[in-house]
Amino acid sequence: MQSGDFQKRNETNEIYIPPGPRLGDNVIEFRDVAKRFDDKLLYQNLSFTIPKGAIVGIVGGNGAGKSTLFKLITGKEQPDEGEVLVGETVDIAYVEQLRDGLDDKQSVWEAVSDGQDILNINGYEVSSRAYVGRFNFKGNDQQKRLSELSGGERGRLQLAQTLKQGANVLLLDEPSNDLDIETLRALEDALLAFPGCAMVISHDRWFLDRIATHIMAFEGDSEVVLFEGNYAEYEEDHRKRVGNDTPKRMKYKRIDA
Ligand SMILES: Nc1ncnc2c1ncn2[C@@H]1O[C@H](COP(=O)(O)OP(=O)(O)OP(=O)(O)O)[C@@H](O)[C@H]1O
Repeated sequence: MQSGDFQKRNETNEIYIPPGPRLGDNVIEFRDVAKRFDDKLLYQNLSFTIPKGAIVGIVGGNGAGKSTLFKLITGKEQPDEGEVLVGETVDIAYVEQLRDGLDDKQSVWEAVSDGQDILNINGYEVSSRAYVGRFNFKGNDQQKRLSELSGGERGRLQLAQTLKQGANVLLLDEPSNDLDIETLRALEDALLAFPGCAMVISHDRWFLDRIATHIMAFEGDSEVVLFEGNYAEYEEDHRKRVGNDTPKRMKYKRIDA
């Protein structure tokens, strides 16, 4: 599908992930990577290849090294051993866990648009108000000061700010944490329609069941598994491998369709 067609089709979605430049065959590859902090070994001999078009759900207990994986991919952290290879055509958007650093006096529209009426997203001109509207900030909501935003609204704002760069590989760190169910559904649909690749850290199995083509599981004892399938299929596979033991610390949050 041409990017222009994609853009037109995707304009009806509530959340809009602008398509990035075309992604080549080499996306992300880890070769025998080891990473440790002090005496804590996060992983060793970690090797995997992320295929083009994959939506990888990343699961595992707190402190297993999931956020560090994203930092290795973006070059914010270096591996102690091995290599992290990122393809030449890869253009990464990294949406970190919610953090401060927002200017609370700005309005939603200002924070996303920098005061510009038209945004240039990967060669397309997009009205900034329409773009912000895709993240469900409609009408007066765009004038809200950031100090007035709820956690879910901050999550949407952060997605809008990061996704406007028009990347082809998205790294999302727990996007579902503060999002309301409607926004989460819209994000799922936007990810399913996104022509690039995404890696999503999440504790939300329902979200992962809907979107993941692969699961990367930090299973403890520095073990990391890349499984082809969604979360339900991964869980079945895990059960076969290690018995009836549910993978640790997953949050079972029911989302009614
Ligand atoms: N710069 C650093 N210096 C020292 N230790 C660190 C550093 N960054 C992370 N760690 C430690 O490495 C471990 C893995 O951290 P990381 O943030 O990658 O985990 P995580 O799987 O994303 O967990 P969470 O879900 O809690 O965010 C943690 O124990 C953390 O304290």
